[in-house]
Amino acid sequence: MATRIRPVSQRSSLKFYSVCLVDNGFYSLPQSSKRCAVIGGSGFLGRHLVEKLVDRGYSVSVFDIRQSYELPGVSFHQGDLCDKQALLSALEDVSLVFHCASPAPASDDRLLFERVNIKGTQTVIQACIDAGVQKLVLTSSASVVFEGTDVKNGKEDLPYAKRPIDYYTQTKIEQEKLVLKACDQQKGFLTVAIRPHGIFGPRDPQLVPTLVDAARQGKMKFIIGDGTNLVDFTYVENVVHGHILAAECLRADSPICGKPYHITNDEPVRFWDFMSEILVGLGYAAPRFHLPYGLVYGIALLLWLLTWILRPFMSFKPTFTPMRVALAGTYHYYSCERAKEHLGYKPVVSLKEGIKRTVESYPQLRRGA
Ligand SMILES: NC(=O)C1=CN([C@@H]2O[C@H](COP(=O)(O)OP(=O)(O)OC[C@H]3O[C@@H](n4cnc5c(N)ncnc54)[C@H](O)[C@@H]3O)[C@@H](O)[C@H]2O)C=CC1
Ligand SMILES: CC(C)CCC[C@@H](C)[C@H]1CC[C@H]2C3=C(CC[C@]12C)[C@@]1(C)CCC(=O)C[C@@H]1CC3
Repeated sequence: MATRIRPVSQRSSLKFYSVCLVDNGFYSLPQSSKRCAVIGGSGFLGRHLVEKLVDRGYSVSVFDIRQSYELPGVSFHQGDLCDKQALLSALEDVSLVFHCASPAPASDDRLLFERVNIKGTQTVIQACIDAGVQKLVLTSSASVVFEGTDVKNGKEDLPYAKRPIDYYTQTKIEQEKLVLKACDQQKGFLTVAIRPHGIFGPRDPQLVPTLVDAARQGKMKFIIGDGTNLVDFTYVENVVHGHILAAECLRADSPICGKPYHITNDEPVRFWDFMSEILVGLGYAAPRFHLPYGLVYGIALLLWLLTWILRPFMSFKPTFTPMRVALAGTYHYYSCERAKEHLGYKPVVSLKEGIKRTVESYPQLRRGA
């Protein structure tokens, strides 16, 4: 392990310096600050984060509405993050909190998103302050600036979406605003938001399972649009790396306080090339025939309206929602230059390697399995 004084930002007029103990590309903290909590730690990203934190010598409290695994060095606290008393017992002696809980985007349940992502996040902030937590790292989303039209190399200074594409995105915007506004260097409560995009990797319950389900139903024959749109897909370990760097760089004198950071693989890829690689890797055919974007989006919108009207009578979940069609047919890739400059971030797993590990991790989803 080496001690290094590194400029956090050399390009800004003021130079910010932080003293970091650098070990394998990570920053190390004194043992006393190595107690943390992960809210949403039973989820896909949360569990990968917990595993890396344990590897890095942290003792971790997981707070989640469900417990999905057991791990030495990890204590589990089952509860709803809207319940402050339940949170307080998990935050005892904790100085650092990661908040990566959210209802799944596919649930499309406005009231649930508002309750958990907005009111629940207010409760998390208040519980952190009451428990004397010093640092809060939020998992936000790069989608907070996405309105369904092309975003190319989007930077963090893009305005929040005025017309977010769904309730999930709408409440992620409010959530991020709340957490960043709560940052108070004078009072010693420091916050930062990580905005990942298109997280994939082993145990993801969303991307690969949805894709394979669609392929098994014969719905993955078509490419929406001309198929040239570039997007970000980010391997889960890179997202974890970004979170830990942010937590360990977050100090009262650092420029990262109260700011959002894009964390990506820094390798934008054609949406349909990425989908095809996963499908072919699992033994399915790649989509080949093109359909006009406007037509598919229109049909998806009509279907969504229909399911909304019929909701009291029947439940039907279309594969091609307006949100998925927008994501499949537009450019949405983001710059992670600010994270490189301020956090010393660089992806630790390439897209190619990430796809390989992901495909290998789903033997049960292979064609014919
Ligand atoms: N998966 C993706 O591509 C992206 C995810 N994100 C964000 O990353 C975070 C983690 O997402 P994933 O791991 O993919 O989702 P996930 O659904 O696997 O994990 C979310 C966890 O939050 C927990 N949770 C939900 N409501 C709760 C409540 N009321 N109280 C306590 N725990 C609750 C769930 O039980 C689950 O374990 C979320 O904040 C999401 O918005 C951001 C960008 C992309
Ligand atoms: C049926 C196919 C057209 C699409 C199948 C794959 C999709 C399920 C995924 C492709 C892009 C993904 C994505 C997200 C969820 C899964 C996809 C729609 C997010 C919405 C997850 C939450 C976020 O914050 C943004 C993500 C953007 C990309």
